[in-house]
Parts: sequence; structure tokens; C-alpha cells
Amino acid sequence: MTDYVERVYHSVVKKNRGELEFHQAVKEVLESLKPVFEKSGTFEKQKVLERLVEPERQIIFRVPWVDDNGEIQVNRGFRVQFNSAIGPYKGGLRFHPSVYIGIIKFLGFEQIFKNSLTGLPMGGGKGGSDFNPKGKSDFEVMRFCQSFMTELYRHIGARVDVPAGDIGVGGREIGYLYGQYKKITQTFEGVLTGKGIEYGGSLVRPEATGYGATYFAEEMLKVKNETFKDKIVAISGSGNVAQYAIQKVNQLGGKVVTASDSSGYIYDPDGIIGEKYEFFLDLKQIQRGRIKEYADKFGVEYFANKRPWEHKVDIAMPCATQNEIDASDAQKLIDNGVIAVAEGANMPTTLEATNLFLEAGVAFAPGKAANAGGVATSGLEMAQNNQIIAWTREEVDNRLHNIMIGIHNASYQASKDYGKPGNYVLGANIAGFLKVAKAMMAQGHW
Ligand SMILES: NC(=O)C1=CN([C@@H]2O[C@H](COP(=O)(O)OP(=O)(O)OC[C@H]3O[C@@H](n4cnc5c(N)ncnc54)[C@H](OP(=O)(O)O)[C@@H]3O)[C@@H](O)[C@H]2O)C=CC1
Ligand SMILES: O=C(O)CCC(=O)C(=O)O
Repeated sequence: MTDYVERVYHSVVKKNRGELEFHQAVKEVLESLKPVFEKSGTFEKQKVLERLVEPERQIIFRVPWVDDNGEIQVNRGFRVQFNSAIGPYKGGLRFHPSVYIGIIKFLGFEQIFKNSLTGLPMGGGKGGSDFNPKGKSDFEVMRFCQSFMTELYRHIGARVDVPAGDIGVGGREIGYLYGQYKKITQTFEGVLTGKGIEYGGSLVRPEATGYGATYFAEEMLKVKNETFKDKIVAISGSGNVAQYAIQKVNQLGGKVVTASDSSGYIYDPDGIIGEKYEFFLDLKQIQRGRIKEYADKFGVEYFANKRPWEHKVDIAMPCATQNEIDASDAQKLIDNGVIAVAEGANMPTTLEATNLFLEAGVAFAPGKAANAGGVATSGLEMAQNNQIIAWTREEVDNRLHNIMIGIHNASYQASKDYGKPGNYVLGANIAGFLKVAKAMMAQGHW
């Protein structure tokens, strides 16, 4: 790292003690930006990095609610409004017991560059709670969401900050949150995205992150004169992103052989397709069941408490959570001949594992580029809400597809311009950074 980058990184570690995921996200970005600072001293003079790593605002609040037994429960809520240089804060809400400020800050920091890459005017933010929706009744989830929004509403707005879903927050939660916002403010506006289609949601938003990651992977494969046709694909997770990555890979002629949840993974050598895919979707979307039930139903192998990176596959798409591919997983994938990795999740690959992929010449798409289709389509939902119109499925999907091609090309071009053609980590970070940095400098010192 240059002295400047090193100084900023060390001050981040010192000021944000114990926030390991945030340190990791900052380190990855700063290392990539080294060649930018070697070329120009302006950013250092303007203290752009020092400003960029400090959120504009962090809101932490109490979320009390009553469970079905009449017991009072207390959770902690977060919204980190990280950077508004290029638009209103934008980014999802995560409800998961592991949530603490370090996770929300890593996600919010990533979101700044991701949103910039989409080409749409959206700043970076993220929020959530340590609430665990798993095993809760619909009424419990509703009461929690209402309490969460009773504080959050005063900090957000269609032109201020527009939250959406992430882990543990899907259509059901967005509906309850939206209802409470509307009740308190008496305003029907596009303050959340991922809304139901009946009340201002966009077609293709549920599919967008998984589809987008697959479109990005398709572009990387094109550079290698390859396609998805007949490729064997390992996917992790079985939530929103994984569900639609599997669907799109199937449509493009690939074969997805794994899916997982936090209890383990299934391996189906014939592919999660057709009637089996319909069962999988129902299991996860409607029954809220466990992936093991797929193995029980179709007689395929189930591996409890393991990650799905140990088979021979051509392409890997981690779509569950952070740090789910470590160095030994990466080495296994490389030894088994993987040619491309596209991150549907946020920061699913450790820094060590990322470097192994890059050194091995694997086409590697970092999450902030590959999974940007979700937030991009949220941007399209905002555009439709602002104009009070609703585009067709085809219109939204075409726009999403073009945005993903654009992100691929911008990342590839930046990787070339800065001397590392095909290094999408470097390219995405630089392309995302330059726009935000220029906007920050144009708007004075704050
Ligand atoms: N939804 C979106 O539009 C976007 C999501 N992302 C990222 O994609 C990833 C998945 O999000 P999404 O699909 O929306 O979330 P969901 O809540 O719909 O699904 C999450 C999936 O990941 C699994 N999972 C969660 N935590 C762990 C863990 N610690 N270990 C193993 N598996 C785990 C879950 O299993 P279980 O049910 O057992 O917990 C579930 O299968 C996240 O990293 C998210 O930040 C990125 C861009 C946009
Ligand atoms: O759609 C959005 O606003 C945010 C999606 C998200 O949370 C993400 O990109 O990680």
C-alpha cells in the first residue's frame, strides 16, 4: 500500500475497534486504489479517503416489541448513512442475529462503490437489526417491523434515504415496514424498494440480484470465449439471490448442482431444474423450510454443516453471506478447475481467497460489481415511482441486463487502464471510486 493508503487504513482500524468485517472491506478497496493515488496527489490533498471511510451519519436505536407469548423483546436497530455525494442514501436492511455495527458498516461502505457502478444517482447506506426472523410468526415479524419503522421513519424519505431488503428482509418485511411508514407519515412515496407489485414495486426486482450476477458472469465468460452452456455451477445459499441465480443459469443452459443454507448443502449431480426447482422455490419461499428437505425428497446427497465448494465445477457463485469462501475452499475450487467466480453475496470471499483466484487466473467478479443488479433495479423502481408509471417485465429486464453489461465493461476498462487487465476487483473499485471522489471534491469540504 502507498503511505497514504496505509495511514488511512491504520486509522480506520484504530477508530473502529473490533469491526473486523468493516476493516476487511476497507482494506480491499484501499489496496485496489493504490495506482490511483500513485497517478495523482489530488485525492490525498483533498483528504478524500479520510472522508470516505467515515460515515456521514450512524443511527443506532432500540427496537422493543411483544412476542406471541406476551413477552417484551428488545432488539437493536441500525442505519448507517455512509455517503450521499452522488444521490440519496440507498441500501438494504439486514435482519440477522449476527448483525452489529461492523457488519452494517462493511455493507454500507461496499454500497457506495456498488451504487456508483450502476450509473444511477444513488449514494451508499445500509441498516438492519440483530432480530432473527427465523421461527417467528407473521404477527411477530409484523410487530417487530412496525417498531423498527417507528424510529427509522424520521431518518428516511424518497429523496433522503431509501432502504430495501437484504438477508432476512424480503417482500413480507418490506410490506410491514412500508405500512408503518405510511401510517406515521401519511405519505405514499417510494421510500422503500422491493415493494409488492400492487403498491409501487417493480417487476423483476425480486429476480434482479441473482439475474444480474449471472449476466455479469456471462460477460466474463464471453471475454474467455465461453458461455454458460453445459457448465457445471456451484451455488451457495437458497434465499433470494441464490433462487434467481439458479433460475437464470438454468435458462442459459448451465447446470446448478448445489444449494445451501446455514445448516448444510445439497449436491444434485443432475441439476436443480424443472420440477425439482419448483419444489426448491416453494420450500424456501412459501414453506420457509430447510434445504435438507430437498435431499430427503429427491434422494440426493446432503452435507450437514459444510460448504458447497468441494466438487468439480466450472463456475462458483457464492450467494449466501460474507466470508463463506476461505483460502482452503478457493484452493479446492482452483484444483478442481474452476474458471469463473461471481459473487452474488456481499464479500463472500476472504481477501486471501480472492488473491488465490486472481493469481490462478480465474475470472473473479467482486460482489460490488456482480451483485449490483439488485440495487440497480431498486433504482429503476425509484424511477418508476417518481414518474408514477410501471414498466413491463421485459423493459425492466432489458435495462437490468444493459446495466450489468455496462458495469462489466467499466470494470474491465478500468482494470486495463490501470495495468491489470481482467482484474475486476481493481477495476470495479477504481471505477466506483472515481465518480464518488469527483462528486465529493466538487461539493466542497464536508
Ligand atoms: N437481496 C438482494 O437484493 C441482495 C442481496 N445481496 C447479498 O446476497 C446475500 C444473500 O442475500 P439474500 O439472498 O437476499 O438473503 P436471504 O435471507 O434471502 O437468504 C440468505 C441465504 O444465505 C444463507 N445464510 C445466511 N447466513 C448464513 C451463514 N452465516 N452461513 C451460511 N449460510 C447463511 C441463508 O440460510 P439460512 O436460511 O439457514 O439462514 C439463506 O439460504 C447477502 O450477502 C446479501 O447481502 C447483495 C445484493 C442485493
Ligand atoms: O436494493 C437495494 O437498495 C439494496 C440491495 C442491497 O442491499 C445490496 O446491494 O447489498
